[in-house]
Amino acid sequence: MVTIAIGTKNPTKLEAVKVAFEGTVATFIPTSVDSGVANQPFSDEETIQGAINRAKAARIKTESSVGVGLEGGVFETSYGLFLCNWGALYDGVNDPFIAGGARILLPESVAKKVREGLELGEVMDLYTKENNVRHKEGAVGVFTNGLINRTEMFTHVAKLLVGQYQYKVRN
Ligand SMILES: O=P(O)(O)OP(=O)(O)OP(=O)(O)OC[C@H]1O[C@@H](n2cnc3c(O)ncnc32)[C@H](O)[C@@H]1O
Ligand SMILES: [Mg+2]
Repeated sequence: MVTIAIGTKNPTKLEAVKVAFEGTVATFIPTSVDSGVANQPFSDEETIQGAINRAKAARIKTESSVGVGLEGGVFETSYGLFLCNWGALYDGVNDPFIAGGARILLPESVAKKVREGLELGEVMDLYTKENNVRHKEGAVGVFTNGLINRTEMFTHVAKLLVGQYQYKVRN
């Protein structure tokens, strides 16, 4: 039986990975792991590292065939602070497969609080006066008027990972 470990308990990430592996007979094992980077990564590089660390840690911890890690972060530009999203898939044989997702500019009022040290997820709860936006539509969902929610965004990343993995295995 193929087992696929997912290094999170965040429902948006779990759903994304399950959709991406559609057609594969597998057992999915959600597991909380340390990302090995800051709770709020501040660059693409750091966010990628977090995704890879999660994929590797989840795979080892659950003795699974494959580990998947998805990580949200932000990065600074001359236009302002962007959110970014990265994913990694590790099969213990090949180098980790890596894929990036949506990136949008954050409103300056939100960016300011993140720069001051709050996690984007915390700022989003303050901003929307809701609880746990990170487990629902996410910042990306709020600021795209619901057109692209966090699950859909991570589904795209997960499909990019699974597709690269399948291509490698078949070629
Ligand atoms: O339980 P885990 O898997 O850690 O899920 P998380 O929601 O904390 O997500 P990440 O650690 O991958 O994301 C790092 C931070 O960025 C926030 N973040 C990134 N993208 C977001 C989005 O679209 N909506 C809400 N928060 C987001 C997130 O809440 C964290 O504060
Ligand atoms: Mg987190």
